[in-house]
Order: sequence, then structure tokens, then C-alpha cells
Amino acid sequence: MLFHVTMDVNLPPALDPEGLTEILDREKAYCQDLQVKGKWVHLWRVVGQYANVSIFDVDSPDELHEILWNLPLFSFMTVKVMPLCPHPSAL
Ligand SMILES: O=C(O)C[C@H]1C=CC(=O)O1
Repeated sequence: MLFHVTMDVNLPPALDPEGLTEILDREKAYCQDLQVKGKWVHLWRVVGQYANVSIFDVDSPDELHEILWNLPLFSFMTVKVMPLCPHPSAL
């Protein structure tokens, strides 16, 4: 099942530099592991924003929920999810 997901990141200004590096490193490792597994199939930066547009290919909405919920940056994100289905005119 494919899902279009947008993630807007809003980091708290009070986060100390070491804490920030640690959480960003964990986020990157988590995200890249899911890409290698074929679950996070597209990851695009939105120009001029600390936001991304992603496509996930997962077995169920529950699986996507678990993936998103466990993002190290999840508490600093506004996440929007759109389920996708094939378009009848798509070649
Ligand atoms: O930078 C972001 O868009 C937030 C998040 C998503 C993947 C990742 O490595 O960080």
C-alpha cells in the first residue's frame, strides 16, 4: 500500500547542540534503514522549508503508523498522510 506523507519539522529552539546532533543522527539512521528495506521509497525536501514529501510502501496503515510514531523527530513534526490508489488513466 502506498501512502503520500508530508512531514513539517519544527525543532524547539532550546534544544542543545549535542542533543540536536544526536537526534538528527538517529533520525537519519532510522530513515535510511527504512529506505534500504524498501518501505520509505521516496524522500524529497520541500524547497525552502524544513519539510519533506515522502512515499511509503507498507503492508498496512498500522505498519505506517508504527513507522511514523517511532521517528526520532516525531514529537517535533506535523505529519499529514494521504493513502494512494492507482489512477485509472495512469500508464
Ligand atoms: O529532514 C527531514 O525532513 C525530517 C526527517 C525525515 C527524514 C530525515 O532524515 O529527517
